Amino acid sequence: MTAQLIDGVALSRQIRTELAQRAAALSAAGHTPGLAVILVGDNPASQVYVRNKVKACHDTGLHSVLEQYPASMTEQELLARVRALNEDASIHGILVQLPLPAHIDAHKVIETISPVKDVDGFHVASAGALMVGQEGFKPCTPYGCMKMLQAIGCNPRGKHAVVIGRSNIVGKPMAMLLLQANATVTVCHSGTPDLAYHTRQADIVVAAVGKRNVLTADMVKPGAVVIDVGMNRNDEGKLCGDVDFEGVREVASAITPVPGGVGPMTITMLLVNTVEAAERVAAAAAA
Ligand SMILES: Nc1nc2c(c(=O)[nH]1)N[C@@H](CN(C=O)c1ccc(C(=O)N[C@@H](CCC(=O)O)C(=O)O)cc1)CN2
Repeated sequence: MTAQLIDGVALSRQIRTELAQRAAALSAAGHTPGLAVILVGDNPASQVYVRNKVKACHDTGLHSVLEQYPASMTEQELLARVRALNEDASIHGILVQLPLPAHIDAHKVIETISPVKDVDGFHVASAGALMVGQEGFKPCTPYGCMKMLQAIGCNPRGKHAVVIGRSNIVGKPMAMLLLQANATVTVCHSGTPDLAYHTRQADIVVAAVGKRNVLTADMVKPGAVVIDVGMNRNDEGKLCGDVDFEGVREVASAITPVPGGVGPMTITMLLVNTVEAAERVAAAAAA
């Protein structure tokens, strides 16, 4: 069996086309969705990601501002910028690109973003809302993974899902979203003694570790759906995920590629959250 490819670029295109109509309707009503993107420092990968986010906004009819600061920016200066953007009515979503330079406390910065503008879904209020099933913004990467499952008709209800990785921005919220969708969820991590024991029982595997070949063909149940969140470089410097793609695609029923899988969906779900934030403001103004 060769797995179906879950194409994040094609799915993104489809979602962004629908989103452009919602953005146009908001603009016509005087509420053009606005995203502020803050980048501190000169991490080359982060520079690519923020540029892609701004371009995606432009292509979808969202207003965006990119604020770039040197790595020497102080925490106080960054907090002041976030507070100013919290008060800016033209901005519905605020995103601080991670990672931040080591002298800045990322938690403090994220907690300073107003929860109503937290389109990354990283604020504790967003995390708490997700935990108890209340309205809030879902973190973009796990949200994109759920959309990919939906796109191939994979309903997690009654399935066993294994999430590899327990980060606050992917692993934990991914587990929560799968749980909400009525999957039986196992979260594995660096302290899990026998990872393969768990993954071999899984109908859905989400790999979010940041390490190549964490999941190989012998660790996958035939017919499982495999979502690869990893973003690594192989020995030739080529982008690859956490999954041994060539091996696992022969066992799985569906698999996401890297590049072209979860990455583009992360940016798409950021746009979805930003439009959603603007719709909430427009609805409140109309009430
Ligand atoms: N504030 C945030 N910081 C970070 C996030 C985030 O969601 N919010 N996630 C990651 C980086 N990231 C988004 O910011 C991101 C990573 C990768 C991609 C992507 O489209 N990747 C492409 C390949 C790109 C390349 O060629 O290098 C792909 O997979 O096809 C999008 C977004 C950490 N920081």
